[in-house]
Amino acid sequence: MNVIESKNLTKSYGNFKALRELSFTIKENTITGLIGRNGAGKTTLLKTISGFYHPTSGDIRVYSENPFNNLKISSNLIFIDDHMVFPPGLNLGDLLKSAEYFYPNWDAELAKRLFDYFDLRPKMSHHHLSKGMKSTFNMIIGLSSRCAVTIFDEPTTGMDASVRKDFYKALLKDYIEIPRTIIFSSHLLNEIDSFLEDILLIKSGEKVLHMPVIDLKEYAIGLSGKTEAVNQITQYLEIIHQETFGNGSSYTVVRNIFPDSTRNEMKKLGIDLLPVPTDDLCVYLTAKNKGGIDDVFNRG
Ligand SMILES: Nc1ncnc2c1ncn2[C@@H]1O[C@H](COP(=O)(O)OP(=O)(O)OP(=O)(O)O)[C@@H](O)[C@H]1O
Repeated sequence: MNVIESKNLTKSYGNFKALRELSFTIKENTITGLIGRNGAGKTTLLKTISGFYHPTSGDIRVYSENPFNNLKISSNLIFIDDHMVFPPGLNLGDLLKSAEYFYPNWDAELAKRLFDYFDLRPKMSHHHLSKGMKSTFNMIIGLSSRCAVTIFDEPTTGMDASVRKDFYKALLKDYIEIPRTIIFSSHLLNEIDSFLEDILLIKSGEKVLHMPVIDLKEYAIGLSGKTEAVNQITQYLEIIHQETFGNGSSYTVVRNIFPDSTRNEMKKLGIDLLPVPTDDLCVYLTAKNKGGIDDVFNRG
């Protein structure tokens, strides 16, 4: 069953299109990573799904309903980011209690256990928490709400590496116990791809690809060898990324769709075939040019 359906979704701020004709569907009980560079439109998309923004054109549906200002959707959907604002008069203990009234599936015991584990105290004020502690508290709210649709927009801001690791483990354990539809936006794909099922990659508000992580791992291949030999092979292939080195060798990333005969020819030419890590691939696929930052310094 599809929980989120986006059809030609466009969102403009004045004349600027932050989302452009985005079409995709997200199945129930999956963890999707929303990946894109700064300004790609991730927050805009997540806030449109969450019903904070009205699309400029196109359509967004959550459980077949328009999420904009929709109370039924908002009690089953939680949006967590690092800008969450809470009433200043309430301490953390009060905030957990009030969350219990708002979210029908709230798990108070899980909240308490996570609260204790991360050394948060009920009397603390949200205003006085450090950046990382705020993100940790927000994460506890996000997990304990057990909302059918749980959206984390860059949730790890300020968390140190050990807290991030604990968060990823907690998320996965809780998801296995109570499966739900989770969207997780992050710049740290190398940290999170182990628990993601699907990746939605966007660039300048447009969809680049949407596929299972397992398929993304096979999507491209890196060819490393003498530049002449690599160029001979890649002249008819779709090049995703290319780097040349001073010693006459180069590294070229191409789509992993060629016959065995080409693969054999590569071996004969001394070209090494290397897997391309998913985070590198996403960087290449969203780069302005095929050489990345190197092209800025290449004045030749
Ligand atoms: N309220 C707004 N008014 C005008 N432009 C906006 C507004 N919000 C976002 N934008 C612009 O829309 C584009 C997409 O922004 P958005 O915050 O959705 O990107 P993002 O992928 O979440 O970026 P980041 O990874 O840096 O958080 C950016 O160019 C941004 O400047």
